[in-house]
Amino acid sequence: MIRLNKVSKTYRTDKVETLAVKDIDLHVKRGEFVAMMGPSGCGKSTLLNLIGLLDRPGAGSIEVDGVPITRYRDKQVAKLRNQTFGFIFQSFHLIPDLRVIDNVELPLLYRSISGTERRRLARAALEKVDLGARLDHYPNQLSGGQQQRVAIARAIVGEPQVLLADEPTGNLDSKMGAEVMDILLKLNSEGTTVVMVTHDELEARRVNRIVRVFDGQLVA
Ligand SMILES: Nc1ncnc2c1ncn2[C@@H]1O[C@H](COP(=O)(O)OP(=O)(O)OP(=O)(O)O)[C@@H](O)[C@H]1O
Repeated sequence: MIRLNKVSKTYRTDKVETLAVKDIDLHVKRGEFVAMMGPSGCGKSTLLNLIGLLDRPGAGSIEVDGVPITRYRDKQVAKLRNQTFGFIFQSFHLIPDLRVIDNVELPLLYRSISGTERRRLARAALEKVDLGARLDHYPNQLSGGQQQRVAIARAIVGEPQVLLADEPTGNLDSKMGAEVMDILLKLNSEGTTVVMVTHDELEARRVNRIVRVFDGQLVA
């Protein structure tokens, strides 16, 4: 599904050059649930951003369904990203001034879908994460776990093939974190491929593959 071939990524600032990801080969297969683990600063988020086409590699190539995206223009990459991936972040990234339902509709605004259909899809996504009764709330009227579930609804509303989650339970207590994990596992069992960064060994044990990153490289 997603293949990284000898991918490297260097960040350059005025004074420092950081080789964040070094020469990585990684194949994420359709239907897998991959947990990515490793110490702080080892390159996990960089790797997730590369997999999700949010960033381009400095060297190496990335293939989506066998098609190398190296020669794609930024606009083509953006379209492929929007169609293929849903993103979930540690700090939810909801828009505070928008109601729950409007937050979830956001990714659909870039597609040619009528307002009525957008609302129907957003409602269905919120029902999937058990928040069908909170459509008109604002994010700050919800618990952290509920806010992350809204973020999951927003990530799945466009029916992406792959969900990418960067420490999705990092800001939640263990009970809310387990609820979020339950939802991700359920979506995976229904066919969505999931790649998740986590620091939690217990969470990682619930998924079918653990990828360990150290100093920008994968370790066995
Ligand atoms: N935009 C950036 N500009 C410069 N350096 C960066 C940038 N983003 C990340 N880095 C550096 O690249 C390396 C890898 O960072 P990355 O965020 O991928 O690590 P991580 O494993 O996700 O860390 P954490 O678990 O703390 O989130 C680090 O040394 C970091 O300082």
